[in-house]
Amino acid sequence: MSESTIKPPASILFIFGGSGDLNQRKLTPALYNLFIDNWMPEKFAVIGLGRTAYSDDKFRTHLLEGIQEFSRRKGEEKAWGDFSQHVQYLQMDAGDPEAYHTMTEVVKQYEAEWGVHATVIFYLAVAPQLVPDIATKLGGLKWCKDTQTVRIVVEKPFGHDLKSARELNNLLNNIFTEDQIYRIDHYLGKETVQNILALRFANALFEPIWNRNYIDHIQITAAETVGVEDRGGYYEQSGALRDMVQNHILQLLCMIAMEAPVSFDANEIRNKKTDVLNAIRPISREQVHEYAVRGQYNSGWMKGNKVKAYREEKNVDSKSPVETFAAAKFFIDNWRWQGVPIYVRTGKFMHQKTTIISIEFKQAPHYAFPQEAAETWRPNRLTISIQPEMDIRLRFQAKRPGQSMQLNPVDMIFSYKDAYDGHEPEAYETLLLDVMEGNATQFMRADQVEAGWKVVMPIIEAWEARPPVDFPNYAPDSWGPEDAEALIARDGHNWVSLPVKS
Ligand SMILES: NC(=O)C1=CN([C@@H]2O[C@H](COP(=O)(O)OP(=O)(O)OC[C@H]3O[C@@H](n4cnc5c(N)ncnc54)[C@H](OP(=O)(O)O)[C@@H]3O)[C@@H](O)[C@H]2O)C=CC1
Ligand SMILES: O=C1O[C@H](COP(=O)(O)O)[C@@H](O)[C@H](O)[C@H]1O
Repeated sequence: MSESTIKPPASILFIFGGSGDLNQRKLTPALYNLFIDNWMPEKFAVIGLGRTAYSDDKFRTHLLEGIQEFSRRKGEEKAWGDFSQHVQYLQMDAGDPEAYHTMTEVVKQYEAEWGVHATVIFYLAVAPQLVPDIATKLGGLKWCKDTQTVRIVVEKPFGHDLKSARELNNLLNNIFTEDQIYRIDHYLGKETVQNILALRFANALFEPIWNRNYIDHIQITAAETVGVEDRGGYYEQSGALRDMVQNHILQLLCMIAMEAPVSFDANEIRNKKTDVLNAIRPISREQVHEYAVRGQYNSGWMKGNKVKAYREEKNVDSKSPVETFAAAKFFIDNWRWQGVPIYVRTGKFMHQKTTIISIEFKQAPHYAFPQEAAETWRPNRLTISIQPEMDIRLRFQAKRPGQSMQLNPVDMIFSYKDAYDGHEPEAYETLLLDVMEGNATQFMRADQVEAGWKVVMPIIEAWEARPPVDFPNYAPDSWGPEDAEALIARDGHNWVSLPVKS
């Protein structure tokens, strides 16, 4: 086991949806890896909740199967044996008010055994429609008012639109204080995403040029090579804009565009991010076709495998208007970013799995080199690869070795793989540790969520008012519909994907 320094206080984690996919795939593997890395509290208990009839042993076996399949470290006998001693299962229907009193008893028992007052975390890994009822019932427990030690974690999707997000925020804020509520956006837990703050604000180099005077445009791509898999039922209510843009992509945009924080206080960081969202220029419904493009995948071939069209997927309507691809152009109306276009795109069944942010700089003001030297001239570009490659590369012009002045673009690369040992924690590890430590910096505040919805609502409303006539409009293993190329080509640019072609 590697050594951590300061561990979180004694914690009891109740996982609603303990028998579900998210817990098996992400949450338990994250807690297990934190345990191996010695980050878990000295005293902790994980209690999975669900209606399924599991004994503690059967539940642990179910979780171990998840570890073997999904965890970055597999279940070694000793480590898993030690960890699983802390895990138990409580069969309960979340709709049954009596069941909540059992949780009170469980907390009392652990606190008596440990001799300390524990932090209690309720992780709501359940379908969104269960969240209001569970939160309300938790609110009925007197001890949940302890704002210092009781926390609630809410998974995405956070609302279906601005109105429902507001309603959910109001409901939660009537029961818990904002400090007790942890709204998860797992992108914020990714190492490479957190490193954006380090890159920008721990270095003096970038800040002077990080503005409209030097930056020509910005691109954010979050492309996936999977389709909707077995999540058709969820995705039919969502689509790419709600699933990826409203949350993950806008959060990446905030990290790139925010002003320098004065401190790493959670509210300071979140204030700065919310300022960005509030400054994004509203797109009028009439203009949506100029600023946004939607797509839906057809049947075809994906890396040699035959795949179905979205409309043929399980639980998907055969005439579904839901987009599996979305691209948009945004502007931020403030002094730093006025006039700098920000292009974003995301899609399922794309040619390449890649999440990258590319910042393209303006041309040098005067070009003194001979004409023939300029043939392969490219603007400076900083590319931040979030995943699966994890690197940051800066493109600049270099003189090609030889007797003539020939320039060509080269990349200066910082690679996580080369610089570190390649054992980065998963996003959920970082975020669960933050919750236990009471650090909400990388979680979404109510106003951030609502500001994100405000940005995408005009696009959603325009698209819902005018069902697509050309769906399906892109082939699997492509980069989405042609209109997405046109969106950026109209401004004289191309989408960037990795490996970056210099
Ligand atoms: N799976 C993933 O990778 C991701 C999931 N999410 C979000 O996490 C949430 C959960 O998703 P996921 O795990 O995939 O969903 P699942 O359908 O796999 O799990 C749902 C869970 O809810 C429990 N549940 C349902 N009704 C009740 C009830 N009345 N009382 C008690 N428990 C109940 C089920 O337990 P039982 O049937 O035993 O009662 C089950 O454990 C969703 O909001 C999803 O959007 C977010 C990101 C990724
Ligand atoms: O939240 C979601 O994210 C995943 C993509 O996450 P990543 O960490 O693999 O980039 C996406 O597949 C899913 O549709 C969405 O709900």
